[in-house]
Amino acid sequence: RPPSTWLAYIARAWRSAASTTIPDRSQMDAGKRDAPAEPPQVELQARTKQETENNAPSFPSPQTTPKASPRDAQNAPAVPTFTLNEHENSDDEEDEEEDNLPPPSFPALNSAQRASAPTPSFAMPPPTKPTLMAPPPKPSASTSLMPPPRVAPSSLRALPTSSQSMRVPTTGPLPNRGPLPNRGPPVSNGSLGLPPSAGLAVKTPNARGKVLLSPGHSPLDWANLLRSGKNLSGVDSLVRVTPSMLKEKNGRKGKPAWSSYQGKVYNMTPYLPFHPGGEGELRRAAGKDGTKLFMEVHPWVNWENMLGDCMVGILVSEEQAVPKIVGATLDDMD
Ligand code: HEM
Repeated sequence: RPPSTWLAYIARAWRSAASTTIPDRSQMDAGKRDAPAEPPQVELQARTKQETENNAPSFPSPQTTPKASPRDAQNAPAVPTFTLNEHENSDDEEDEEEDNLPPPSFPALNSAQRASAPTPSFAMPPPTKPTLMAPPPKPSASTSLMPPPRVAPSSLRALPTSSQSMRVPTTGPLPNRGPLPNRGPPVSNGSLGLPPSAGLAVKTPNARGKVLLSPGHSPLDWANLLRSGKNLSGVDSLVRVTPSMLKEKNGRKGKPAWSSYQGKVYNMTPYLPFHPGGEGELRRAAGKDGTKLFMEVHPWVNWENMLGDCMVGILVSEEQAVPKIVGATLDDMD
């Protein structure tokens, strides 16, 4: 119904509801089927009649409110009835029936489109069921849900800290140094027959492979000793050193440790406890030419600056040997 008719419809419904008893749905449905339209009982009339018989005062007042008077139901004109199921008898019932109908075919079954078109795909018989492969076997719960293996805390290795990971590894030879030739365990002073009073401390490589220098033997301490002006060579003046002389000064049995580097002979004895590579390494060159060993390990080290005051003389052949070079200077030797 159009909305404009709703108001009149509602007013009519209220009027009817006030004067009629609204049967419930089951009664209405039963009435629809079994009996034709029958005027409903007027409850208001029945109540008023009862009140009259009981001589009870009517409410509202009979003077102000029109009171329905009992009538003979047979002779009474047909009263239009109103039921809430009114629509179900007409439009709504049809709508409900329409709703229950199957959806219309599209295109319509008798349409030209359906007639001219080839057999639509939806009209094709359903495809045969393809042969389905068997699903892959499910992994058993014991393998798929197995928790990650636990690692014993004892076998866990500590992650390297950032400072460690940035540091150049020191446990092995440096990349440009190559393998150290014939390196054995550090040699102690005792093995050389030197007394502890010789001032040569035993050096043991620490965890990082660095030699622990005894206190007071740092590179700075050595630099201070060089500046002190002390006689570190053990000779009064530079000497011509023959190979036999060099071989004799091998640092054993209280003898000084001399080494030659590129023709110059140095007294290594005072430098032994200051050598960063350890005393034992330095002793390997004692009594001979150490140039090869030196250049294999640290060719960047400037030994002339480090051992300047430890210079004994120059290496000469046996024929050129002179007991002592009197008044010679380094310039003369060069
Ligand atoms: C003139 C004699 C020598 C001097 C003045 C000298 C000086 C030095 C210096 C300054 C270092 C520290 C280098 C650095 O940390 O970069 C060093 C380390 C070392 N030197 Fe010597 N050295 C001499 C002879 C020798 C000889 C003859 C050997 C071996 C036979 C040797 C073996 C070593 C070793 C193994 C190290 C340790 C390298 C390292 O820490 O990785 N040095 N030496």
